[in-house]
Amino acid sequence: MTTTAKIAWTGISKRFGAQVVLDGLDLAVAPGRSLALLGRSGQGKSVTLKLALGLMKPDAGQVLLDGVDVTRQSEAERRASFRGIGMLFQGGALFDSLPVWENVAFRLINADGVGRAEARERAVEALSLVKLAPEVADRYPSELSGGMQKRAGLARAIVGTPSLLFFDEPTTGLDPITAGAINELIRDRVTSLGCTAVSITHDMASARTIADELAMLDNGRIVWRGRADELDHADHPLVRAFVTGQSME
Ligand SMILES: Nc1ncnc2c1ncn2[C@@H]1O[C@H](COP(=O)(O)OP(=O)(O)OP(=O)(O)O)[C@@H](O)[C@H]1O
Repeated sequence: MTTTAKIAWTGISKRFGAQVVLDGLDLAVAPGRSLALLGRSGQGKSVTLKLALGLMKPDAGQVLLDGVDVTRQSEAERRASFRGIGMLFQGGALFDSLPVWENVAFRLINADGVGRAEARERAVEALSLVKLAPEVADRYPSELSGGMQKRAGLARAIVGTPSLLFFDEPTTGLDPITAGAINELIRDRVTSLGCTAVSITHDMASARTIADELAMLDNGRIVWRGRADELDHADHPLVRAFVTGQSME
């Protein structure tokens, strides 16, 4: 018996004008697995996540969430499908006009109908998971350092106990200690809560910690996929370049 993938991109093509970004992308992640999506800058990693979130439409292909094609859903169906997804955007993407706790609790209040008092409590709890003190809850994003904003964005991603998590560069800009804590937290969500995770990262140490599997996106397709323990023996030149940090030339 084959298990339905939690999330699968099948035959996805996406271009912007004359620029072909994704060219028949096939990628599937089984429930409860954590995959790191690697690739050189500008290869379409963020676009791949945006397609899965319905923020962009593919030119061809399907994005299957629990086996259901989300690219052809109505707005209302799409909103229901995406209830269980948590996302950390590059740079945090917080609303400047809202205090941190309301940023974290945004979906609880606006989509899930949770009362403000309970939403605040859950936001503070999520903040503590990402090592932000309760006092931070009432500050505004502009009063936080870049690393703190990132952690607040992460708290927002995990607050609704999602079953699928997307992380776009979760540790970029963080000091190694905080990055380590964030990696452990992501790992913990997958291991103890059974979440499925797809993370974009350039940080190979992070990829090894958070991911069961890694996939390399290049020229619009997955050119290598393997387990973290297979990385050091991979013979794909691009994977080798990522592992050694040396250029391919
Ligand atoms: N809305 C858009 N309109 C036009 N071009 C876009 C749009 N979104 C992305 N692109 C282009 O698609 C390509 C892939 O972008 P994407 O952000 O997915 O790359 P990436 O692999 O995530 O890169 P990085 O690692 O630098 O974040 C880039 O050339 C980018 O300019």
